[in-house]
Amino acid sequence: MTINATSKATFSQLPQEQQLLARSWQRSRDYGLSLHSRIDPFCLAKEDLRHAKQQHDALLRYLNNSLPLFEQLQQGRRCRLLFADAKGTILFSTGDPYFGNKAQKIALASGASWHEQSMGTNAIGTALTEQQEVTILGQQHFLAANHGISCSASPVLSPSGELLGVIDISSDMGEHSQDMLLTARLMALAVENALVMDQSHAHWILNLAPDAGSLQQPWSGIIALCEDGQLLGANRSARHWLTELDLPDMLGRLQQGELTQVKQGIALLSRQRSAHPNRTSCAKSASSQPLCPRETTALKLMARQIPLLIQGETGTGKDHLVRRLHQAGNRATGPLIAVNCGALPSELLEAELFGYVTGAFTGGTKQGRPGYIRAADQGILFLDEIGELPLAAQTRLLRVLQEKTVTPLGCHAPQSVDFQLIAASHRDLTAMVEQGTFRQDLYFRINGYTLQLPPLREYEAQDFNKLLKQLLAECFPKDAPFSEITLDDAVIHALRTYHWPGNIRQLKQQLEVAIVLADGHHINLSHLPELPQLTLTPPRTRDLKSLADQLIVQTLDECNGNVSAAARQLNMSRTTIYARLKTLKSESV
Ligand SMILES: Nc1ncnc2c1ncn2[C@@H]1O[C@H](COP(=O)(O)OP(=O)(O)OP(=O)(O)O)[C@@H](O)[C@H]1O
Repeated sequence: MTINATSKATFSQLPQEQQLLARSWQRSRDYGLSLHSRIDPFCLAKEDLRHAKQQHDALLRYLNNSLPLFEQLQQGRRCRLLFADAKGTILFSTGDPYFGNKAQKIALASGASWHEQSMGTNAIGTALTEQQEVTILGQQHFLAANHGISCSASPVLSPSGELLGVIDISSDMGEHSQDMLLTARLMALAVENALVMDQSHAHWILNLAPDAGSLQQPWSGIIALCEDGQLLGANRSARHWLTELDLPDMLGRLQQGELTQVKQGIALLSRQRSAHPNRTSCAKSASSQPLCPRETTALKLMARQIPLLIQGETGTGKDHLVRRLHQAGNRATGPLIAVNCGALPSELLEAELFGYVTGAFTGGTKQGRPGYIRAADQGILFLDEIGELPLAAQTRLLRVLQEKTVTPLGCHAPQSVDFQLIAASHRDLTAMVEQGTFRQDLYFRINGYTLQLPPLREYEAQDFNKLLKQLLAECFPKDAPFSEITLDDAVIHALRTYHWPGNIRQLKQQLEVAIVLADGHHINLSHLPELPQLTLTPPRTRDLKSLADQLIVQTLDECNGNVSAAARQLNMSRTTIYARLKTLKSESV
């Protein structure tokens, strides 16, 4: 032990690990311990131990789930894996049963305390006090009785950032290696990530990463949000970014179904509604719906890697369908990378899609990017609004689909990729082919099979009623029994006869409003304040368009040109707004 070095150098000049040890040894002395104090760990009574374990029920479950990591990385080593709570009490202990002498076996069992107060300097107690990762080797322990072991501990933080305890790997002194701290850290990250995703009221789980390739790695960021955008929890990587993120703006983008870069260096690359069984009724009912014939057909085609093209007006459920196909299909364990081609700025589009290597272009990140296409490897690439792709990008995409390889910008080596392609558009792509704005060969490539989603106004009565029932179940507060809600016949008739320009999205929003106004009971026409206008004979398409355009321009003006804010206010996708602005611009020329 080299703590005496304090006499030769001033305390602040010591390397950080030595400073940490010096502080811990000083605390041990202050607790009245000496080198030859007996190991006499305080042990919790059985009932108290049961209670302490209950308090960490979810954490211990997730730790158990990550045991294969420990087994694979530390296979054959004489060591034990421990979890101790914030008081230093061991709540979980597994590993080599023969490791350690008798006293240590008792001390490393569940219920024993490794707080510095009773055990002096040790990885568990010192990591808890210092709130950082610690490795304590043999004689660095304060008590001589612990000199035969070495330990590494990594703190585990709750989704709100408070210290829950530490994961520790203890071994015989000579057996200890640096990768034990790494294993403890990886397990702590796995448990923390699972705890963030387990937030019971989470409606959105966001993955954040500096690039597509780092998505869903244990060290990428995870954030859990309520339906209204309130932050419920974040893992430690995401916590670094929280100050830089504009959560309300991000939520708006999520609700519009966009997938886009949020900030330079922070990409929001994946989003999903929570799939936790206790979460909002919305998530529960959406995933538990049986497959409809259209979905069964699509899954059959996907099993043969046939590319799908989904056509449908805004709000008809293109994005919703893709998410269901991902969940139910044979690539459910792979990523779903959804790219809104209309929302990517044209100057960045190719770099974002195909990736780039270091120095490929001015403004690119130092380390380059793999791009969305490679991020979709082994999963699904969903190219929404594919009609918005410029011709140059169409040519590159065609090559990717033909050769099943992607060549990042600035690189000559093609890299193979394997993904299921699903493209979608609200535009008439055949007309675009005729006009020469969409490549015919690409159209044939992406259109192995077309799924045409009908507008809501064309739904058969039976299908409309089924959807209505489903949406009501999804919108209804999860703690209120669905059977209580009823609808006037006049309401059903009015809903059925309206022409719904915003399709399912608009219907869903109207129902949400009505449920609130009706206090979750009987909905009549007065709970749908928009209905008197809704039930009017639909205006001619041209008039409707100009009315909508006026509204878009006016709202954009009110939002100082902020398209995301206007889209939220109008409950429209940003793509639709951009598309209308483009048309308006060309009409005014
Ligand atoms: N079959 C369905 N069942 C329940 N909800 C649905 C269904 N289809 C769509 N929705 C809901 O309607 C809203 C709009 O759906 P979605 O975003 O998938 O439409 P879209 O066609 O992709 O729209 P856009 O073209 O504007 O992006 C979402 O809130 C979605 O959850």
